[in-house]
Amino acid sequence: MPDWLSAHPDIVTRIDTFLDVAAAVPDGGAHALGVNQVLVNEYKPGQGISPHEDGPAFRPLVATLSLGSHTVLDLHHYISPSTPSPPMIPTEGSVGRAIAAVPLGHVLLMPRSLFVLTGSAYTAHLHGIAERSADWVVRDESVQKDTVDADGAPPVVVANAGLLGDPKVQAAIQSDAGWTAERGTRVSLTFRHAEKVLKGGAFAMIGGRMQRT
Ligand SMILES: O=C(O)CCC(=O)C(=O)O
Ligand SMILES: [Fe+2]
Repeated sequence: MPDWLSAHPDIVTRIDTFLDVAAAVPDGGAHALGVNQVLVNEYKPGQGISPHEDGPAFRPLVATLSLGSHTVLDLHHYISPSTPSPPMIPTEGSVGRAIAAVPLGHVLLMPRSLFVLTGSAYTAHLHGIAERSADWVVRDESVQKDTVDADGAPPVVVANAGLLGDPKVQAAIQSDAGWTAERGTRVSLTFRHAEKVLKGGAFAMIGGRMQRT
C-alpha cells in the first residue's frame, strides 16, 4: 500500500480502529477488518459499476470512503430460479444466478462518507452503481410517483436518509420535490482484507497480487 494511505492522516488505522469500536473488539484483540488492500476506483459522471459480489477472496467486512462527488449505491438480490418469469438483469460474475431487475434498496454515498458493507449484504447480495449523470432522492415511494427525470429514471428512496451529515440534504430529501444533484467525478477507496488462504482455490495471492490460478 502506498505511504499516503497511512500517513497524514493515517486513514488505514483510523478505519481499522473505527470498525473495531463498532464491532466491540476488545483492546488488544485482532482487528475486525485488518486492512491489507485498498482498491481505488474513479467514476466520471454517467459511469457506474454493474451489480457484483466482492466474493470470498476478501473478509466479509469492507469500508468504502467516497471522495469528490456523491453517488447512489444499489443493493440487489438474487431471485430463485423457481420464481415464474422473474424480471431479470443479465448476470456477469454470478453464472447461472438471476438478479432481480429492481434493486432491493439504495444508499446515498456523500463525499467524505464511509460506507460499511458486511453481514448478508456482503455474503448474499450484490452491490452496484447505476450509470447515471444525476441522482434524484425522495423521502418515500409515494412522492413523485410515476414521474421520471430527464434521463427517464424514477426517483429513489435511500435507506440512510436519516443518517446524512448535511442538514440541507436531509431537508431537501424530506421536501415534496426531493433532492437532486448532478454527479461529478467520484473517487472511492475501498478498504478490504484479502484472505491469503482461500476456500475453493479459485484465487491465490501471488507476489502480493490477486491472480486466477
Ligand atoms: O465505488 C464504490 O463505492 C464501490 C466499488 C466496488 O464495489 C468495487 O470496486 O468492488
Ligand atoms: Fe464491490
